[in-house]
Amino acid sequence: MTAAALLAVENVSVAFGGVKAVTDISFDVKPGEVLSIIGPNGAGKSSLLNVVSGIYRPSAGRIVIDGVAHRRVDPGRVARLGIARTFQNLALFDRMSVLDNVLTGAALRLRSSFVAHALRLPGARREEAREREEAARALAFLGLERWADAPAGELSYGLRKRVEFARALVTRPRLLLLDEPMAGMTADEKRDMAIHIVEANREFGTTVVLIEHDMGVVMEVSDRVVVLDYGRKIADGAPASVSHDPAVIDAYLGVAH
Ligand SMILES: Nc1ncnc2c1ncn2[C@@H]1O[C@H](COP(=O)(O)OP(=O)(O)OP(=O)(O)O)[C@@H](O)[C@H]1O
Repeated sequence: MTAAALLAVENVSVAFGGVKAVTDISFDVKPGEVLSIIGPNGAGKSSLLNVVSGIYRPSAGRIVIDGVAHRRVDPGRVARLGIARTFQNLALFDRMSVLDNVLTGAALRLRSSFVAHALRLPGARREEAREREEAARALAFLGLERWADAPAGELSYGLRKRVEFARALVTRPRLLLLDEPMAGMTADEKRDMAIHIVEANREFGTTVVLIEHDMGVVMEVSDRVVVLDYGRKIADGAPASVSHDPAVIDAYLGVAH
């Protein structure tokens, strides 16, 4: 990896029994970059993200975060490593309010001990007030203030995806992993989400790794694109060059050139 990389995926393979989901993949993500991972269904995109966030253990290779190599990223420590993620399938608490859902993200950064919180010691109370402020700020950043007290389950699909994004942002991650944040959205909702991703990147300098199927969005928001096909990397470069790459066109259209 280059010295400046925030994240390096080094020769990572992932296998499930006999099925190789990911084979010998390497790429770097530089601080401040928006990098998209694209590829046909089953290409291994989510598996790769699950290795970076510690959900899967790679069968080979390693993940280097800030120059520190991990054979397996400890899933309990990802927040402390400055990594936050959203999931392909919505992972919100439907009956909890939007604000409380976002607070569950803030709780990952708790400094006071669980006991201090349980006893509601002054330090813990101050911290709780600070968290609520930060959660409110994240809601405002994403234009969600007016739904703060609504149960998350009552919101439209597009808004719930945005709440999930707010919950990831409130941890102030240096690296944000977004797994199909726009899946199932209307064109308008997709455009809004794309704007929010770009704004988070610009305003907070958040490095973003994005899995997305919508090529229009990918081409618009990405600094760089990594293309997977059948678990292998077939291209890695600027959006314009990747979109003209014959191997990429073949993978998507299944035709020879
Ligand atoms: N937990 C698992 N157990 C067994 N096989 C898995 C598991 N997760 C993924 N796979 C397999 O690994 C391969 C890659 O799947 P993965 O979900 O990573 O692809 P993807 O590119 O994210 O696909 P999609 O775009 O459809 O989400 C597929 O063949 C899939 O069936």
